[in-house]
Amino acid sequence: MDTPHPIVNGIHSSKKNGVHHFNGSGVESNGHGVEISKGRNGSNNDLNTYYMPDSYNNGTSPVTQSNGVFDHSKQDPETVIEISPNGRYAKLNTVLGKGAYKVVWKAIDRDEGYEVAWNCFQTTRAEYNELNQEIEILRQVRHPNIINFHYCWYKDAEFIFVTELMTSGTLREYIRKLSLPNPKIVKRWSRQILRGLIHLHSHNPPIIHRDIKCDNIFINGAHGEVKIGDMGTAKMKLGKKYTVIGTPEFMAPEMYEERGYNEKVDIYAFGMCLLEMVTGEYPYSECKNAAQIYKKVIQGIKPESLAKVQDEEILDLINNCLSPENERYTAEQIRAHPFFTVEPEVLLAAADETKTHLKLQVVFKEGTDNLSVKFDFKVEKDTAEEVVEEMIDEKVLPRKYQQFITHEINRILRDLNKSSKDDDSNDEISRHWNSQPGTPPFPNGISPHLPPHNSPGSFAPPLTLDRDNSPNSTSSGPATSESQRKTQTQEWQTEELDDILPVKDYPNETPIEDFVHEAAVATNRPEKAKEWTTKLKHQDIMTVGDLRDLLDEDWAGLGLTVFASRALKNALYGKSLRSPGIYPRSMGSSNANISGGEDNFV
Ligand SMILES: Nc1ncnc2c1ncn2[C@@H]1O[C@H](COP(=O)(O)OP(=O)(O)OP(=O)(O)O)[C@@H](O)[C@H]1O
Repeated sequence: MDTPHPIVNGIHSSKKNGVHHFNGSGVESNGHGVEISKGRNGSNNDLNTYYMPDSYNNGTSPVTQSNGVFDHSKQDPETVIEISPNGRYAKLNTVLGKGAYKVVWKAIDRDEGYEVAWNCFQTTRAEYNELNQEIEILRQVRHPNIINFHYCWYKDAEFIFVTELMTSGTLREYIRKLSLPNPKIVKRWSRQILRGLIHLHSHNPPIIHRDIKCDNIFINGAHGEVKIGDMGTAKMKLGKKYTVIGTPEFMAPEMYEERGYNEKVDIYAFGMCLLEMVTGEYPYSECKNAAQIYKKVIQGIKPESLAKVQDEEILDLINNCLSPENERYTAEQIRAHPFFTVEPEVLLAAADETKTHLKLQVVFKEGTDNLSVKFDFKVEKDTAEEVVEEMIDEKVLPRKYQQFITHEINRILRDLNKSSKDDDSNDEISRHWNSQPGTPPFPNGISPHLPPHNSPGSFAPPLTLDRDNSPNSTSSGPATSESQRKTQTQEWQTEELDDILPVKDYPNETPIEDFVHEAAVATNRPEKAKEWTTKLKHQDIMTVGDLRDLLDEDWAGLGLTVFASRALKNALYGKSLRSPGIYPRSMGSSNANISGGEDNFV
């Protein structure tokens, strides 16, 4: 991995002591002042080499000093070595990390009792004073995806500020650890980064971070929280002329030019982060120095690692982020990109004793008002592919989730099968499962009663099955004969009445078109009313009474889809036939009669 190239144009006071200076023509030159290499480059992580100002040892500190150098290795890492001017924060003898510009120590918030980060940034008082306005803004930024800024002061050539502490390092370190994060993790991280950016950019005027990169995005591992850090470089968009500052690999072309730029530079940098997340490579690692990167960026030559991105959606997204400023999406538009859609959760809501008659539930978490669709699944007869296809045809499920939901159902089936096989005492269940057409062999799985976890496999293509039961064959799914299909439909019709919800009590003489219309509306399918009515009338069913006269087996011959039959039965029989147990929160509709929440199901 090539070394990242920090670039600083001396205009930005707070980073004057940086390693590299950039003169605007792509030529790199050494800066003056202290050089503390980034720990990530395998350099200065030796605690003994950091020289602390004498003033740190102000008599209250237990640190011993020898020739002006603190020998931290001899100190307990939990020793308090300095107290903040307000007395609230206690700096401990533990360096969390060193960057090109600052050293970050662990500290304790003595009021609240939690750990915080104590950041030391070498700068002059004049430069610190210039930062006042910016600091005031940072203080006001409060967002769960942005590292909190608590308190700051200036002392002995250092700007010191206390921030929220992040426990698990940077995104960059995580990417290396995971080798290649799976798409689900990339999405989860990216959503959080975008939320932070949306917040910054929504200020008036927008706050521009200007140094978004995976090193400046921090993680709390326990909860997978992701927060944007190093906010010291963010600056209000105040005019047309801005400081050139950032990291060349992540700097939009307009940042190199002296024409001014806006918050879209963060979007460009986010695109580079996304590229790093999905390829595991630092962008422009093919370049040897900042000048080479500069030339490529100015000529519009994108990083070579972009060619490794397979997923079309991600590629589209990254390309947009790297496009000219006026074509680049806003953070909010990116958040709305299909790549960031939150997949629904597919759950096993209930199963009968033999685990062959299941209630499955698809819970949408975004964009559909927490809609939940519950449906029955008969292991002996149904297949995930067919059931999902059917619900998509009926517009109960959106097509974009077809692969995902099918895959998740198959995963639940595999897990159930495994648990059945593990249960030696239950031969009956095993027999059911082993004779189930199209049931794949079972890898080790999770408990069938647990909701699906976020595994890399969640993005695998759906398991398709052929007649020979071999998984992943090229067939698009199990071939179901017409008679099988009818049988299945009939089963649904005769046995799924416990899900039924009433619309109202219909007198027998109610014209069938009126009744069907209400049922279709109640299931959010008003456009289907005519089609369903025509089918019923073809069978001489003109009133609700005629419909009530039908026997279960008659329903199968009406030519209605499973969904239509269920919708009509729900409207017709709901109240009297519903049994206690688990009920759907909705049946794929946002209509109050059907999906109005738990109250409707009691
Ligand atoms: N809030 C924090 N919580 C925990 N560790 C932190 C925190 N902030 C920084 N660190 C650690 O300190 C290191 C140095 O911080 P940082 O990279 O922000 O310094 P910097 O000098 O501003 O670097 P640059 O601007 O070049 O990214 C980080 O790599 C990280 O390991």
